Amino acid sequence: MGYLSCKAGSAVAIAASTSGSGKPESPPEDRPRLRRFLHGDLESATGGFAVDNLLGRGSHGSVYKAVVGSRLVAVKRPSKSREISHNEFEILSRIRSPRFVNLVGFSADNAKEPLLVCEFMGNGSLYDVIHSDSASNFGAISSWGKRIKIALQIAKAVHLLHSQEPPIMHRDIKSANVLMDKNLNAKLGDFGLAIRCNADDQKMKSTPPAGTMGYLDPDYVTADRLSTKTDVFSFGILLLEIISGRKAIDVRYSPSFIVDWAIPMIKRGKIAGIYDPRIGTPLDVSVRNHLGLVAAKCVRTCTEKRPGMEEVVGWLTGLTKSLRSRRWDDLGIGNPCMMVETVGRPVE
Ligand SMILES: Nc1ncnc2c1ncn2[C@@H]1O[C@H](COP(=O)(O)OP(=O)(O)OP(=O)(O)O)[C@@H](O)[C@H]1O
Repeated sequence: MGYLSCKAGSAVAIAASTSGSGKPESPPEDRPRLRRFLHGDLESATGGFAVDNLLGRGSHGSVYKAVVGSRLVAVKRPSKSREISHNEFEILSRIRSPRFVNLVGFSADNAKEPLLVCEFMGNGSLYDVIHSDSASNFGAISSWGKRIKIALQIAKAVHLLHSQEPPIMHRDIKSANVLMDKNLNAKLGDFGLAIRCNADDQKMKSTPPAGTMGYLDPDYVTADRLSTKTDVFSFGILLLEIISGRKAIDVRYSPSFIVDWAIPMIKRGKIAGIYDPRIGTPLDVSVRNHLGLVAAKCVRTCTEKRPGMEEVVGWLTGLTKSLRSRRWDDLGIGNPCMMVETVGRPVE
């Protein structure tokens, strides 16, 4: 992952910077006002990085719970001394959204390792919610309305990244990188692999492919194949996971890869087979027939045929409305393919 030493003072400058054109990259009200912390204050707030306050470990380091002022936050401490996720800082210091695990601040004391301070997400990752045996958070995904709401929240987060100029590719969309807040709203986190660039940028050409097995677009084999459609594929895998309740790769199933398992069922007109048996097939016929198709479109082999995230947001919004009104007319899907491409017909 791209980590960089964070020099004292650089953060404030980055937070106030503009794009090459001199235009602000996001409206002033969306720009984070980052707080600069003293390392010692964060160390105290985490009880000296106490195990009791450990929220989890990732490949970059450890994450601790802390209270600063009266606010609960998560403090990210890199495992390699004095290195910080440059990408995460670069992206989150310029843009904030209710759909992201936003940056609250940072510490960059010269003598200590830099720390990132993020919003605290009280209900763990979506991966845990879907796959943990404990019933504690299952309520978050106990109905199709809740599952579509979560899928829509993530789709909006990805769409927001893709609609920046230049676009931001997250490159690591997966259920473990979606965190749930205290109200069980889903927020996209871990921007450690994210890249902000256009297709012909040198930055893209010099960044080797990366991501997580099971979610990684098979078309993204060389640096120049990266596009927003790379994220669309990973989102499609995540959507299949939300729909089915099974993992992206799971040897208890045959086939073990979720795409090879779900897509043939959809093509054979057996779409009901992909829905999570823990809550049963959606009763609403439009949801039953189309939710799986949205995922199938996202994981198409042909990159160009995959939808953009704006379309995906539109379709999931339509399905939410359909659930509310229980009428197909309210879907408003607006894509003729969706109307023609019914269950049992090829999705490629
Ligand atoms: N803002 C947060 N609030 C609450 N818990 C968090 C927060 N950020 C991370 N965590 C917890 O810490 C764990 C590690 O997070 P981190 O982002 O470092 O790594 P990861 O995404 O799990 O792994 P990797 O970086 O290797 O992809 C997460 O799985 C989650 O349980």
